[in-house]
Amino acid sequence: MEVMTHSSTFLLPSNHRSPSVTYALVVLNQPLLRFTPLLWNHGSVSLVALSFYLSLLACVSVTKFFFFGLGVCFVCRTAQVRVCADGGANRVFDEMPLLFPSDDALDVRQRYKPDIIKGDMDSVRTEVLDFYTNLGTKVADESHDQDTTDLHKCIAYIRDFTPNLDKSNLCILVAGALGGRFDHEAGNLNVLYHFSTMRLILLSNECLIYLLPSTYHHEIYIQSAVEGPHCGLIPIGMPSASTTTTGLQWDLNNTKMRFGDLVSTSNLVRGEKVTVQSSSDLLWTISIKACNG
Ligand SMILES: Nc1ncnc2c1ncn2[C@@H]1O[C@H](COP(=O)(O)OP(=O)(O)OP(=O)(O)O)[C@@H](O)[C@H]1O
Ligand SMILES: Cc1ncc(C[n+]2csc(CCO)c2C)c(N)n1
Repeated sequence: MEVMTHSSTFLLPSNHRSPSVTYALVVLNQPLLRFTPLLWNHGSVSLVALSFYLSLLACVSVTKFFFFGLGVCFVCRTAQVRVCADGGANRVFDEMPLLFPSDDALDVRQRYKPDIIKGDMDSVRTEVLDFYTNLGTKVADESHDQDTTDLHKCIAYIRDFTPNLDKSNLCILVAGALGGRFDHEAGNLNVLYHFSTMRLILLSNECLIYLLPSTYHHEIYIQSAVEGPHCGLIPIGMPSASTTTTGLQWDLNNTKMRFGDLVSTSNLVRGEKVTVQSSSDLLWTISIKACNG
């Protein structure tokens, strides 16, 4: 069976991130995560650093370096997308300046401009829509669809309408998916299952969650500077007849899990690598350390 590897390098400073992964960010209508700027800027800083490094190697002039740097930034910006789900745009507008108290609020808002605001538009304020549309943000009003959530609409948009985005190794980070209303949380988890062939990661300030499809063996490389040790493996949707793990304090060995019987919560990662294989899809969750941001 094929191996799928996982690593939360998006929580690390830019120079430690994996260059092979393309990230997209969806901001939901929840208090902004303390590390939202880190997620938002994913890729651009490291590529600028790369351009600097390459420029040094090539001994090019300062002017050439400047244009090369711009070129790399441009490539990187088109390779990424930041989407606000409806009222998520209010959060970026209202709360991003609070994360930069010494900066001018207008300046911060211009720096952190969503590419698109999408949803049924019953939460985003008109002044916020006007502000961002004037800066060039696209708006997609899908108020006719009252059967799928705004998060669902945003993921479908990233999948179907971002031709410039490299989808070969795309990972979609969903900020603010947990810790709020339970119906919303359940809807957000359901999106993981609906788009189960895509890599989606639900994030709160305290933890992250993603799906481990049963069709792969999973290798999870723990970034212990920023995540763990608390973790869980949860069989939502259907029981798992057999799960086997390595690298956990309470490993499973061909173990059955189901709600009403055993589910693996309050487990601990022991080292740098966890492996999981299971007969059913499982949710993997791990705590995020308080030092990020
Ligand atoms: N309290 C919450 N907990 C978790 N996710 C949330 C919460 N509130 C909003 N979200 C997420 O943010 C998205 C956009 O939120 P928004 O409030 O704009 O949606 P909505 O469709 O107007 O919600 P509703 O009408 O059910 O209150 C939702 O689709 C959901 O994924
Ligand atoms: C069985 C069923 N339950 C709830 C809704 C309501 N609903 C689900 S997603 C959504 C959009 C939220 O932005 C709304 C209103 C429905 N349509 N069908």
